[in-house]
Amino acid sequence: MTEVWGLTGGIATGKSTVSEWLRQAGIPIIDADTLARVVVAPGTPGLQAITTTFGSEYLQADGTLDRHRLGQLVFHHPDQLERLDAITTPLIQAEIRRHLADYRAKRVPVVVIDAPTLFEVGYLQHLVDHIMVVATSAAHQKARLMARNQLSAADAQARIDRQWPLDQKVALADVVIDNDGDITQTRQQVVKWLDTNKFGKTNQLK
Ligand SMILES: CC(C)(COP(=O)(O)OP(=O)(O)OC[C@H]1O[C@@H](n2cnc3c(N)ncnc32)[C@H](O)[C@@H]1O)[C@@H](O)C(=O)NCCC(=O)NCCS
Ligand SMILES: Nc1ncnc2c1ncn2[C@@H]1O[C@H](COP(=O)(O)OP(=O)(O)OP(=O)(O)O)[C@@H](O)[C@H]1O
Repeated sequence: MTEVWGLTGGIATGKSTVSEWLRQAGIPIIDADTLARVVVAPGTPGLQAITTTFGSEYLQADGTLDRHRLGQLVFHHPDQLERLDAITTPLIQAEIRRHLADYRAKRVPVVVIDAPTLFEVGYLQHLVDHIMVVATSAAHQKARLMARNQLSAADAQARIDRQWPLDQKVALADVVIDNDGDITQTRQQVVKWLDTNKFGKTNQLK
């Protein structure tokens, strides 16, 4: 039987940082942000639907999605984000289910689904057995998001506001990784979790 963990948190709270360690320890990761890009690649029904709904001005000259421009629209306009989610959520869900079925067929013992909107989309809570939330203080979340994505304070806050408050996610978690301190402290918590559950080879972590 495959044990399925959901890995979530808020935007820029450190999910990718944690999932990279889990990957190094040998756990297969299904990454929803990556799949969200796959389903809108050139030539896909996903990109066709986005162009029909939002207009061809959201395409770049090379035919790929202008993610920056679409992000500026949807993260500042909840109604537009709903329209985008209506297109992408079912496509991402189908991909996640397909990958999960593959891992189950191969009898992989543990799989992690890394999904920023695990709680918001609803269906994912029913696909996973346990949930790990990576959390930070609001101040660190905003500062890290601004630095990583080169965003203004207003743009960063708009993105944060499109997700559930982090404390609600923490309240529903089976395991919380506190990523408010330095990266070494976070890594120690992840190693402890891997060792306690006998999930992976912690000597392979960088
Ligand atoms: C709006 C888009 C084009 C902006 O692209 P961009 O490259 O700037 O951001 P990226 O995709 O790397 O997402 C960055 C972060 O934004 C947050 N985020 C993305 N989509 C959403 C959403 N629908 N609702 C809330 N937060 C979101 C997540 O924390 C994510 O990690 C893109 O985020 C998108 O297509 N979103 C819809 C697909 C989706 O729901 N993705 C989340 C996977 S569950
Ligand atoms: N403990 C830490 N101390 C300082 N910086 C950190 C720490 N953890 C993560 N970061 C940095 O914060 C930023 C956000 O981390 P990361 O990309 O892992 O978040 P995420 O939750 O995957 O984000 P998203 O929701 O956008 O996918 C990155 O630039 C990362 O290098």
